[in-house]
Amino acid sequence: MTDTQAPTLSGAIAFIGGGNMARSLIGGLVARGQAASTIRVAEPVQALRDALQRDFGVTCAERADIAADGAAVWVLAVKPQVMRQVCTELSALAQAQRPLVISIAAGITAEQLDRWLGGGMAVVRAMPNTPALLGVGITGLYANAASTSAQRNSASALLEAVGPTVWIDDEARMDAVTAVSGSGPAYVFLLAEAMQAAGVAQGLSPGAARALVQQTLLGAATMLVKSDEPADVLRARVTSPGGTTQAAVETFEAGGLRELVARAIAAATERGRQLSAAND
Ligand SMILES: NC(=O)C1=CN([C@@H]2O[C@H](COP(=O)(O)OP(=O)(O)OC[C@H]3O[C@@H](n4cnc5c(N)ncnc54)[C@H](O)[C@@H]3O)[C@@H](O)[C@H]2O)C=CC1
Ligand SMILES: O=C(O)[C@@H]1CCC=N1
Repeated sequence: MTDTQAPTLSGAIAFIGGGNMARSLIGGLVARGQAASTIRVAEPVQALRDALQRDFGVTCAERADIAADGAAVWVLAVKPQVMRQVCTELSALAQAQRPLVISIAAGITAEQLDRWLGGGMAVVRAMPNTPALLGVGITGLYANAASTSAQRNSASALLEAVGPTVWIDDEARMDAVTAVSGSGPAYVFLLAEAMQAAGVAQGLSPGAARALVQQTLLGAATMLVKSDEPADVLRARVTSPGGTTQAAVETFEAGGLRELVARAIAAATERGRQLSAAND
């Protein structure tokens, strides 16, 4: 895994929306050397503003235009359902100041963001994930044609503070990125829940089941990252012929695990497309 590093951004960064994902990004940025004094957040919920201010020392405002005014980079971190309204309210400021606009919203396209902001904007779509908080996120990036290479580098620098980035050439594939890595941590947490419950059902204490599952997922993920071998080879090394792993893997295969995962990721990809159409 590549080490994350302090971003090399000049000018202020304004987060519009201070919810779960903004918090993960801000926490990751501050932990990796981005000065808190360069980060502003617009968030209507007072309790969230107070927590961001207390935990990271960033400056918070209730209104989007106050946080955005004068910032070189705007990170739009609101739900897709309110993105149009938020952009429309910021469009006069966007036209006057021409910031780099980075949206982390699922589904919403660069064309929609540009149109709602009044046109001619440099827009980068970013799809991070919540492990960003610990510097072990991954982000898919797509830049529209109006973005300069310096702006693309700024977007990379910002997101690389919280993990590696992958540039995506075809914007249509951003919904697949969202389905695989944006939502992906939730699939692993679901697996953890199921493994813990199954361990308890087999007689383990909840504490022992939790410890065993946590370290097993960490160990397996570390092997996936550090080893040159693909996942199927690593799996084969655990699977003694006629042994316990084979009994479990055959049960997964007979139950259609691969097909179920494919259907789940297809559903998430399709939901991204729907979020774009439904909120235009
Ligand atoms: N949670 C995740 O794992 C990921 C989320 N995303 C995207 O990030 C975006 C935010 O998602 P979450 O953080 O999960 O949602 P969230 O609901 O935790 O955060 C959104 C925040 O926006 C605030 N907000 C609403 N209207 C606003 C306005 N007019 N101005 C400023 N702030 C406003 C809300 O009060 C809320 O705190 C979504 O578009 C989502 O698709 C992307 C990658 C991963
Ligand atoms: O569930 C969602 O819509 C957002 C996007 C990726 C992760 N959370």
